[in-house]
Amino acid sequence: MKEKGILFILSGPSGVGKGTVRKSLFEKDTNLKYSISMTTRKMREGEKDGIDYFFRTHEEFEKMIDENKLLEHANFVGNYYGTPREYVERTLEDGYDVFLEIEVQGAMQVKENFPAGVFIFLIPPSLEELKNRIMLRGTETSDLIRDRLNEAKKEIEMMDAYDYIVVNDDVDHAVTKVEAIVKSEHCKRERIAKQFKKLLEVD
Ligand SMILES: Nc1ncnc2c1ncn2[C@@H]1O[C@H](COP(=O)(O)OP(=O)(O)OP(=O)(O)O)[C@@H](O)[C@H]1O
Ligand SMILES: Nc1nc2c(ncn2[C@@H]2O[C@H](COP(=O)(O)O)[C@@H](O)[C@H]2O)c(=O)[nH]1
Repeated sequence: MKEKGILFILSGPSGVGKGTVRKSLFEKDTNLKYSISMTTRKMREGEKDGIDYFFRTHEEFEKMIDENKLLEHANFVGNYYGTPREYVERTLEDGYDVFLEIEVQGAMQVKENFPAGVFIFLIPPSLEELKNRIMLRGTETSDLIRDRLNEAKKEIEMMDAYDYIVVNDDVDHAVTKVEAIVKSEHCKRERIAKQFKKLLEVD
């Protein structure tokens, strides 16, 4: 029987560096598969449909919700974001690990359906540094930055619901820690699988 892949979920407040850490992690040979999310927010300069996100209209997104085609979805500061279900389920079944980069409401929905997922929360060294990062990124208006920072405080309160908390003080340090989590979870699952096979042999 083929072993299923592991679902990794990376969350954290907007601007903490999830995308930066994930992209750097994917440059290493981790064998992880990234699940591209769907969103109704406007495309930022330099973003591409089908690479950064699947950019959709509100109507298209709501149709996906109605048809149960999303594993989770959330309204984050005025826009929908969601994970297409089919890609994640098929890829895990094929034995590959899948990596989601999503906000907290969505992560909590995933936790209900995939309790065996590995939930990682990325935190900034301080709220001041988080504000600096969002501002320096320069992709949001000051109103949206304020809304995202307000959301950040609520999100950080949820960090105890995660399996691992990683501080993104320095990108390389954070990537090394997330990579170590991925490797360690693999060793854990392999050990459990071996013990399970042994048990079956005895019976
Ligand atoms: N360790 C770090 N030190 C300094 N700057 C960082 C660090 N990590 C990321 N950044 C910068 O912070 C900004 C936000 O990073 P990024 O876009 O990756 O965050 P995010 O958590 O994915 O945001 P969002 O949730 O809004 O998509 C970027 O300009 C990025 O270059
Ligand atoms: N619940 C979900 N949240 C998602 C998904 N894809 C991205 N996100 C998160 O939304 C915010 C805002 O993203 P931005 O690209 O507009 O800055 C951020 O926290 C993302 O991680 C998803 O599929 N589901």
